[in-house]
Amino acid sequence: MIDINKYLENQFALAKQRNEDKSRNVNTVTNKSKLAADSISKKQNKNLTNDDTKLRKNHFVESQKASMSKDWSSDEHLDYLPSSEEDDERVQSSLCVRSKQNVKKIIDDGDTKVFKDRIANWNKNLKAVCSGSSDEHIDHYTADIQYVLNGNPDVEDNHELQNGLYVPKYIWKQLYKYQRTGVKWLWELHQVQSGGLLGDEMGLGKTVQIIAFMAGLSKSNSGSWNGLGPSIIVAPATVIYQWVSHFHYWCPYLRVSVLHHSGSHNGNHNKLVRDIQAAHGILLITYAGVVKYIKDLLSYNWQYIILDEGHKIRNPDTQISKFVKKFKTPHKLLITGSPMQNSLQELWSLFDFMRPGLLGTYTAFMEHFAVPITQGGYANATELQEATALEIAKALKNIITPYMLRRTKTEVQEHIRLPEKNEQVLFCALTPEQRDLYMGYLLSTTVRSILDKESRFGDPLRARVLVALSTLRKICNHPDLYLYEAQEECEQINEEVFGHWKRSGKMTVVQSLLKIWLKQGHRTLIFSQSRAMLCILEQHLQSQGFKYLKMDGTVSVSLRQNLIKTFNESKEYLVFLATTRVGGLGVNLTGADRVIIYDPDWNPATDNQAKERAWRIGQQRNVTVYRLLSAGTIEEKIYQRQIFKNFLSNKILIDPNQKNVLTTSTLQGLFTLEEPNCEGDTETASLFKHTKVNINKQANRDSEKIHLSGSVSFSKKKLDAMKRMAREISKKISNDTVTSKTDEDPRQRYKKKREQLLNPPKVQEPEINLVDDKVSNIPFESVLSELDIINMHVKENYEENLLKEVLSSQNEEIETKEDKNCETDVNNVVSSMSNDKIVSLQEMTKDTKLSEENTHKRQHSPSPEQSIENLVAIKKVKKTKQKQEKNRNISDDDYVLSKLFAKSTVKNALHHDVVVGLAEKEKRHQMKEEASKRAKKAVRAIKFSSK
Ligand SMILES: Nc1ncnc2c1ncn2[C@@H]1O[C@H](COP(=O)(O)OP(=O)(O)OP(=O)(O)O)[C@@H](O)[C@H]1O
Repeated sequence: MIDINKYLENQFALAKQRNEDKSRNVNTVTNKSKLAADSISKKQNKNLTNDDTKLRKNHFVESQKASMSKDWSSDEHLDYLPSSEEDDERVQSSLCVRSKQNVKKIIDDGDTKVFKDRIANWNKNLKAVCSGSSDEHIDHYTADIQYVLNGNPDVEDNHELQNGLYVPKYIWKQLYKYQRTGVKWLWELHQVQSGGLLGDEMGLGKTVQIIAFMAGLSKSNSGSWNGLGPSIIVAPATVIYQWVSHFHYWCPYLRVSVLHHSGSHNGNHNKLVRDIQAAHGILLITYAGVVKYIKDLLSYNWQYIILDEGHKIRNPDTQISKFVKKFKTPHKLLITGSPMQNSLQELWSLFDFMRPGLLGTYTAFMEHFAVPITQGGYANATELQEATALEIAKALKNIITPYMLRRTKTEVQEHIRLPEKNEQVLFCALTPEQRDLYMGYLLSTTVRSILDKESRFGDPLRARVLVALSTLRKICNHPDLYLYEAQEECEQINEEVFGHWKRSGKMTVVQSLLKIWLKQGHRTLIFSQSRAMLCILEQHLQSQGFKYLKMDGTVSVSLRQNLIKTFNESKEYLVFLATTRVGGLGVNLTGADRVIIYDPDWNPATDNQAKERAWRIGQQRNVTVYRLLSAGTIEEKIYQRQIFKNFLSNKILIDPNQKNVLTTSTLQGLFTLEEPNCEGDTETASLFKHTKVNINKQANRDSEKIHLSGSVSFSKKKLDAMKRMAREISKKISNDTVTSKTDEDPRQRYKKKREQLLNPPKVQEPEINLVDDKVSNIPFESVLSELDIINMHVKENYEENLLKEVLSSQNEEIETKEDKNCETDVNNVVSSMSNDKIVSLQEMTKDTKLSEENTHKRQHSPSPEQSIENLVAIKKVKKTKQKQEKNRNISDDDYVLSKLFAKSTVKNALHHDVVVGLAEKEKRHQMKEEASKRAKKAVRAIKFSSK
């Protein structure tokens, strides 16, 4: 065991030295942050009643009434998300500088003349190609015209499915095999008069399957509508015109009109609805539109009602959920790539729309399904709870399976052949200013009033928590988002300093990434939750001369589709900036092959949706996704919460056997700033250590050393108490290690140990009470550093013990194999490299180490540009250019990461897919596929041999 006394003394000496250095230049910032915190606290306390009223008005509080499992982390409430409604075309924020974006509109068939002209034009073009005229005159290409041009004369032919669905051959032939299965499934549901949920993963062509099916119906003449009847498709505003252009391409003869103020109809919505009814056409409408026109819509009969991104009705208590359930037709389809996002009640709400009664009443479902399954998912669940959850999850999966079709990209990879995707979570260091502001706010009266049980403010705690969390998130994004709020209205913004990238840890990372990617020829999507943050990023892109396009709630709905088209087609644009809610849903942005998710959403599906914009059918290049998190902050907690929610949805939708991963988190835990442990790992990185990206360890270690030296000095009394505690904990852990060598199930041992080590017995923890004035007088940093040192010792043994026990002494062979697979998966970044690449990496490590030393010598004038440009490793990376695309991508990504680690802007990186357990699943799936292929081959071989 390490000599603890010696260790602590070293730490204290280092801490003291750094504190002295720091105190010279930090005081001004600290005062500033204190002032800001005070000012914001005052404002927030004053506005709290108003905020609360606002919060009560919106559906977050509405949902609270009915939601047993809905928690404070619902994604629908934060005022930090100004663009959460994609229909919202608000006035630009005063912070925004908008560059001109010249884009054209897509025209729908709302205006009868426009529709007739389009049809006439299409007929003319089709005739021209069918008669073999030159294609010079073709001004609009549709799927049928393309089909003829590809040498197929049978454009009028149909593919007949059993019981009379006639899908035009030119569509059928272009569908992937799994898409044909999808069309057949839709037809089966149609025949039994049932609704269904098409839940294929994002980007697998759900839209195309629906259009193919509707085209089929329109060619058939069965049923009460004699083929296709008038139908409604409800979609988020951003994708409304994507539907129009898809319909016009695949099924040009159908009349497709948009009921929205951006549509081409002449303003009389009743006439538009009547026209669509008469033409047996498609009415496209937004969710907000349904609420607005519900009375008129319900006064007609519709054959189909289809909800695109149907998870919008996941909260059964919202007005929109109630309204869409009023349509009388049995043909209700729901399309979504994220069927379950936060909790099981959402699944109930979706089924209540398209298959009412299947999952019983809401109360019965919550009691008998949702609660036991959720309980079994927590790390502190008993064995019985776990087993019960498993059985109930299996039963639920069986009930919903016939009405839900979901294929993942892995499952259909052999058909679509998507390029590789590498997805990582980067833990970015806060800048000193952000750190100060963060801590200042943690000590503010707003946070105190939350943590103080006897606060005079009393209820509503939820509103208070939301406001505080949203403020912390602003600080993580950029100090100015927070400081701006603290300013008095008359104060002028200093535009030169405002939003400067060097003042935000995550923006520093973005700056480095963009510079490198520009050189490597990549194009990037950047998503942020907040429009204000998007403006800061926009200002930054302008100042750096990057060409970009931007899409948020302020961009007119009718322009969005062409904005997307422009980005996909014009390589001159390096960056596409979008709010996660507006640009992250349903659209195709395959022009980019790099994605940055700047800030995490409480809801994992929102972030997943966003990243899938680039990695989908049509993507030709390998895709890299970086999710940025500010290390140790609320953003890490949000990410952990995402993982739990992912786990929950996978348990139902994919694999009921999925293991549980997280403990529940406390309120106090949200309002802390975690320091990295002795290995430089943030909380999440140490929880999911096996998923760490293993690159440039040396550079990483160096940055840890620097970071650890940031601890501070303690009083003699505290020091003694800490030594005592550390000794006791170490003793306890070694005792546990001895006693654990029994016949007990290793998984149980793992669980117990994890619990014990992550949550050491309460009595041994120093009491950290943010509300207690006495404690608050100690610099906040000191308080956290004490905890940190204890954690360091705890986690050191923790990792060792876990690795020893779980990886080497596992009796169950399968488990061991799975763990190994997982390890291999994670480490393949390094191990799959060819020899010269390893050399190149080693050199990179050397170089980055050197560069880091230089940087520290230069101290206050670090020049990231220089440290990147002077590296030999760039040449090495270029050398590997002729190698396979896959290897090049890995090499590119490694190179990028090594730069970020070298500059200490990134503390850790995790493989996201491995964290959520998907990579492991993918591997198993591939193994299964391979095994069944071999089995088939074996059977064929036997048959052949007997002939
Ligand atoms: N069979 C096909 N042939 C050619 N292109 C296709 C085919 N199927 C899908 N695509 C293209 O793939 C892209 C993704 O399709 P689509 O938008 O329908 O996916 P989605 O599953 O609805 O995605 P999301 O869930 O993100 O909305 C589109 O550009 C679409 O044109």
